[in-house]
Amino acid sequence: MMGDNTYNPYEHAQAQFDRVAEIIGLEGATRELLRQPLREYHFLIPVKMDNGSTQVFRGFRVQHNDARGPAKGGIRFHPHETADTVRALAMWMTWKCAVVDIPLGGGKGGIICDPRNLSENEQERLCRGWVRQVARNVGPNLDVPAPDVMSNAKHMLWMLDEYEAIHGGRYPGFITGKPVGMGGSLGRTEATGYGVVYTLREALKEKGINIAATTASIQGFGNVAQYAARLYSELGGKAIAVSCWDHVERKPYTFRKKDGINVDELCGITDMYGGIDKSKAQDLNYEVLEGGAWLEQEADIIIPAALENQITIANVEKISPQVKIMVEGANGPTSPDADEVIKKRGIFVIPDFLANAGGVTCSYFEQVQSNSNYFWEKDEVLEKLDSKMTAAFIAVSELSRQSSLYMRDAAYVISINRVAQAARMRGWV
Ligand SMILES: NC(=O)C1=CN([C@@H]2O[C@H](COP(=O)(O)OP(=O)(O)OC[C@H]3O[C@@H](n4cnc5c(N)ncnc54)[C@H](OP(=O)(O)O)[C@@H]3O)[C@@H](O)[C@H]2O)C=CC1
Ligand SMILES: O=C(O)CCC(=O)C(=O)O
Repeated sequence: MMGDNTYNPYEHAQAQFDRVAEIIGLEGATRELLRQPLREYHFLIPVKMDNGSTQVFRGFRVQHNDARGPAKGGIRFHPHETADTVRALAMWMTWKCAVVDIPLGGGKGGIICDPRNLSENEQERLCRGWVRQVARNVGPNLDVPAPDVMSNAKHMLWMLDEYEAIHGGRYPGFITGKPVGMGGSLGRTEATGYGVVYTLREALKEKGINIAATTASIQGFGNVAQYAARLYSELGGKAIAVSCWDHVERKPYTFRKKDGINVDELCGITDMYGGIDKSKAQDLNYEVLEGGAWLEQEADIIIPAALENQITIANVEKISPQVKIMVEGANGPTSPDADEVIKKRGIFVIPDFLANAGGVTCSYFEQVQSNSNYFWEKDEVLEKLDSKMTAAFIAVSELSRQSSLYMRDAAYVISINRVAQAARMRGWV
């Protein structure tokens, strides 16, 4: 997707896997099984448009691995979605569910579309069309979708309704990220961004750094970035910059306030997809900077929370010498060659599938609540989320220290071993 034209996220995900498969000496068949998806569905979705015409969209669902439980992962709506993006995201979901030790596998879906250009009715027909194409291949015990980039709770409920119409019954465990009151869990909206900050808080604790003495620069201002910025600020940190994509000018902008952004104020001038109004931001005394300025800020922490392949060999050197920690809120934001540079510079990395696992962890809680038809208070959800994320961070960090492994590799070692073990116990390999 974003970044240079030669970037292939699936090759990125496989290169990361291959590196660690080599380190742990993963045997032949297991390695072959885990480095690619078990199943893929590619299909067309014809949608009646409001003007009476029919538009044909392309949709995907990829189930990378379900040895540890039903496949789990979001559905992304994006004009640049590709089969290889979905394959990579599905693979990262497998490692994500394994690192936080929830009984789920990895899957991901997508539709090549730009919901900004679709009416509400067209979006509903598109969501229902996606479900009609895969209704027999997904389900509470097979593969459980959720929201991702540009998809939301309303989309999930339309999808659930279509699934239930096809199967004739109520199956609230089919999908997560539903609206609260309609089977959704309190805390799911906040979960990914909060999870990012729970892991950051633990990293700072280990390093003896007071969060209130730190500054952070964040890429993106969508679901993940907004809640990461919010909790980080509540804990006393100073977020000095966020960024978003300008869809008219087709380029990113950074919004900076050196004495600290105000999340509520910025949310008030942001559209539902995370796009910030530039002139209103200027009226609120934000500096509006060109391009990828978020990456060049003199901050202690950087949090890429937009899309994959955002930190590449072309811009990695622009990271300020002040940066000590990078927490990857997005999936796959750092290209493998840029990652090598970051590793050499000694920046402490909390890798994507660990840092952003809060979303799927809360989705798992939602499934549990939906299946038992008993819903927890928000404090209870967040407390359980914090404890899962903290435990996963500590396990990865301990392994990293004990075995002198880069944090990303340590997280992979834990996840691959867990999934490989499940495949062996099932007698698959
Ligand atoms: N939502 C979730 O629960 C989870 C999401 N993730 C991952 O986190 C990342 C963000 O997801 P989410 O917050 O849900 O998505 P959203 O669609 O809510 O937000 C994405 C944000 O990124 C911005 N953006 C896109 N491209 C660029 C760019 N080149 N430079 C700067 N900003 C950019 C968008 O701006 P604009 O709106 O103007 O386009 C928007 O602010 C993705 O990688 C996703 O897969 C991971 C785990 C769970
Ligand atoms: O909540 C979920 O099930 C999945 C979220 C997701 O797509 C992700 O973590 O990338």
